[in-house]
Amino acid sequence: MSDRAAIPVSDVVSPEKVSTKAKHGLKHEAAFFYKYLKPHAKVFIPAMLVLVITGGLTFAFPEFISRLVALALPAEGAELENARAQVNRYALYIVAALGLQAVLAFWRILFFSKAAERALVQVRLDTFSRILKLPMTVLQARRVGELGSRLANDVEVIRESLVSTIPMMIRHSVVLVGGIIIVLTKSIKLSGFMLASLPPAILLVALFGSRIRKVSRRAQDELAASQVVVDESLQSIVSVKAFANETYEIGRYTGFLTSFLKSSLHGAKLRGAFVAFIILVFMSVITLCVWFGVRMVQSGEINRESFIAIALYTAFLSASIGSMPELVSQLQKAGGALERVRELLQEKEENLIGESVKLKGELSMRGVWFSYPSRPDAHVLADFNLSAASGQKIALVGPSGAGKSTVVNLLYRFYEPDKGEILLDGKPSSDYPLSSLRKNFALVPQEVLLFGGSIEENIRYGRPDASEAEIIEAAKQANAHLFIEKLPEGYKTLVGERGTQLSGGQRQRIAIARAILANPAVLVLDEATSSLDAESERLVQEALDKLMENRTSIIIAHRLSTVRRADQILVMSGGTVVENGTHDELYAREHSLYRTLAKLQLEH
Ligand SMILES: Nc1ncnc2c1ncn2[C@@H]1O[C@H](COP(=O)(O)OP(=O)(O)OP(=O)(O)O)[C@@H](O)[C@H]1O
Repeated sequence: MSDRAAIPVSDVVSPEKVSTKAKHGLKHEAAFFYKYLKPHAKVFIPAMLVLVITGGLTFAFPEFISRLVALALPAEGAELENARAQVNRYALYIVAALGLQAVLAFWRILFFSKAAERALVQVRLDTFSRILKLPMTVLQARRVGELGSRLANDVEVIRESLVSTIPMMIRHSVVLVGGIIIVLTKSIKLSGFMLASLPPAILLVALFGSRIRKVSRRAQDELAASQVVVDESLQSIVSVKAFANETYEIGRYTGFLTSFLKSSLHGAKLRGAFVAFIILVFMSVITLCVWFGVRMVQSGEINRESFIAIALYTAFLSASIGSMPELVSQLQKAGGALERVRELLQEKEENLIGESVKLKGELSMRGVWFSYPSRPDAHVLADFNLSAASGQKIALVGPSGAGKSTVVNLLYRFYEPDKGEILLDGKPSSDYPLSSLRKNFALVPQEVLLFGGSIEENIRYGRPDASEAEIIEAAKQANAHLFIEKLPEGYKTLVGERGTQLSGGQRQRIAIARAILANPAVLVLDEATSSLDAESERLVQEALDKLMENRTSIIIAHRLSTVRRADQILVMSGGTVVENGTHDELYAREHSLYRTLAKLQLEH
């Protein structure tokens, strides 16, 4: 078992099998936004008000321009004088309205962003903490890249809709509703003619929209799947290169991208048809309205000023209508993203709350049967038994796939057994709160992956409230102090992906220091299969000996030296214990599997 074994990226089942589909629909989406925006009502409500006002102010333009333009028509004498004064007045009105609109637009954007960005930070936080708290079964069923994509892509799409699409939509809706009312007051006949052409078009918009929503969701899913290939190959870049499998990985990526492209282009075709339809229908409506209006002016049914106003309003209204489809399709895209995020947020998380307990480290597993949820008919453990008194060293040995790591997975309660009992200090392990149970365990994995950060932070991971002196003490006991001190920046040296690269033995000693700091009742040690050089091996072994003192240790053992010193050796095969005893006892048995395994090791 390694660090990675906690969240394997391969070997998965389809997410549909475990996902609790979030109910979708406007009501649920509104409830989601309400929940996250409510704490920011103080900025969000003013932002909405300002938005409606700026929407309304848009009308100042067609209103005053139409009056201004009408003043260009021939006039004489006092009428001309009056017209001159009015020209200045209307021009000033327009400038004032535009000025006000500019100021308000600034505040609107600021307020909206404040509310939306803050709400979205909360959504990101909730999503991330939900992902971390998901039970292992769910985490395994979903690929890591897919979960990451929810956080990266889906939340971003929601953000975009909240800070830009929704405000634009509200603004255009205000323009539409207000514009229609004003136009109706100017001439029922002319505007009625125009409005009669709108509702059928709107119906088609809705029909088109729901189809686009489906296709865009499929494209997003395929993009997330392709991201998994990128994540997996980068995580295992050494293997990819070592096997010269670059072309193979590129091929896999190409496969996913091709299907993404197909869906995406299918979506683009639909969107294109959608936009083409909008252009054709609405442009024709405008032309028809102008034609109809001019004829009305010619027959004296309305005056020129009203006609100019209606024409300008019509231009504004059609601009709003024209931008609606794009906004609707963006919103639908956001709807898909929102659905996926909500689906994740509804997933049941592990209950980590509970009082902390300090265990003595007595372990017992009785008649345990287990199969992984992804392969329910393959028994990985079959009538497995283990019994360790507090402070004992138990070595698990056996061929690969025998079920050694699975035993550890069950002790940690990453999974629940199908049958049988697991007792800790004589009580069923399910009686303990998960987090306090796990705090009583510390894991030194085979392949230690350090977190990006300093060495000090990496050791502190064992116990976040440890003091600097305690960290140094733990490092000393883990035989790590000397090499850390020699590094140019000592404990502050950055490690992990972007930091200094440490050797396998050094990383192991850091993991040991981490475990020493955690001071657990039970130590789980997955010995490295790759051998270290003699000096490094000695340092690691010494550190481990100190760590194992006075605590129960479960060791997935590969080295004979460790096995020899174990109080009990459980030889596993096919998910059960086939031999049990000390080294001497088992080695003495002529045909024991242990003897064969031990001999094999000695020969190397
Ligand atoms: N998450 C999983 N889902 C389904 N099957 C799994 C999972 N993890 C392990 N298995 C299967 O369970 C069996 C036991 O695996 P386990 O990792 O416990 O063996 P192991 O003895 O630790 O092997 P190794 O020494 O190679 O690490 C194997 O057949 C493996 O394929």
